Amino acid sequence: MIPNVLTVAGSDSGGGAGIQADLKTMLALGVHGMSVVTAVTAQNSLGVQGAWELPVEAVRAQYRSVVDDIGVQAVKTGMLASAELVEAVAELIAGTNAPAVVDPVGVSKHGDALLAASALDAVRTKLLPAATVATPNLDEVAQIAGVRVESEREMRAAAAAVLEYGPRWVLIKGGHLPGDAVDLLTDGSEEHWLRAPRHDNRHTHGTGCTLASAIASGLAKGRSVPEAVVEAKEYVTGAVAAGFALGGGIGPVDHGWRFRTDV
Ligand SMILES: Nc1ncnc2c1ncn2[C@@H]1O[C@H](COP(=O)(O)OP(=O)(O)O)[C@@H](O)[C@H]1O
Ligand SMILES: Cc1ncc(COP(=O)(O)OP(=O)(O)O)c(N)n1
Repeated sequence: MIPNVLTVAGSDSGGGAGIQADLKTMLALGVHGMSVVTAVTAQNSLGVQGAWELPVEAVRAQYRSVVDDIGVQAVKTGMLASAELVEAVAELIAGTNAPAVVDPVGVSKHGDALLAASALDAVRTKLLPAATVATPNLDEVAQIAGVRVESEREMRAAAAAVLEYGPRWVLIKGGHLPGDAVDLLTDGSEEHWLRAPRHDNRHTHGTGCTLASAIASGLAKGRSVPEAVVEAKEYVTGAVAAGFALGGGIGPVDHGWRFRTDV
C-alpha cells in the first residue's frame, strides 16, 4: 500500500516552497501526496509579491474531503497565514488519527511575513500542542518562544522552550547559523544531533518545507520520529547540494536530485 500524506500549506507560484515543494518531496519519497491550500502567494526567486488567504470554510472543506474519504497516514502543516486558519487547522489535526508535522512558518527567506503577528498566540496554545513534531527555524523560535539562538549550544534551551508548548518532539533547525548545518531533535529525554556539511549554494529556497514534508513521508511509512528525521535530513542535504538557479534571485532546492542521471 502506498501511504497517503497530506500537506496543509500555502501555494508558492515559483514552485520552490509551500505546497509545490511538499508534493514534489512526497513523490520523491514514494508516498501519495495530497493538499489543502490555505493561501495563495505570488512568489518567485526574488520574494513574495502578494499573498491571499482562503476562507476558513474552504480550508475545512478540503481537509474533510481528503481525510473522510481517502484517509491519511501523516499530515504536514506549513503557511497558515492567520489566527483563524491556525485555530481551524489545529482543531482538524488534533481530531485526526495520524502523526502531524508542524512547520510553524513565519517569514520567508526574503523576509516576507507569511503569518500574521496576531496568530502567534494560536500557534503557541493550539497548533503546537497538536504536533507530533514541530520544526521551527531559529527566527521562528525567537518569534514563538522569545529565545535567541546564536550558537549550537543555545539550541538546547530553545528546544526546551518550544517543548513547553506541548509538541511531542521538536526539531530545532540550525540552517541559519554559520558552519555545519546542525539541527537538534529532542522529546525532552532523548537528544539527537543531526549534522551535515553546509553546502555553499545560494539556491536554498524551500529547505524548511522540504524537510518537514520528508519527515511526514517517513512517519507515514511507519518510521519512528528519529528514523524519519534522519532520513529527511539526508534528503534535504542532497536537495540543497543540487539546488539550482532560477530567476534572478534565490533558486529552489532540487527535489528530484535522486532521480537525475541526465544532467
Ligand atoms: N546551506 C545549507 N547546506 C546544508 N543544509 C542546509 C543549508 N541550509 C539549510 N540547511 C538545512 O536545511 C534544513 C532547513 O533548515 P532552515 O533553512 O534553517 O529552515 P527554513 O527553510 O525553515 O528557514 C535544515 O536541516 C538545515 O540544517
Ligand atoms: C507558500 C510558502 N510557504 C512557506 C514558505 C517558506 O518556505 P521555507 O521552506 O521556509 O523556505 P524559504 O522561503 O525560507 O526559502 C514560503 N516561502 N512560501
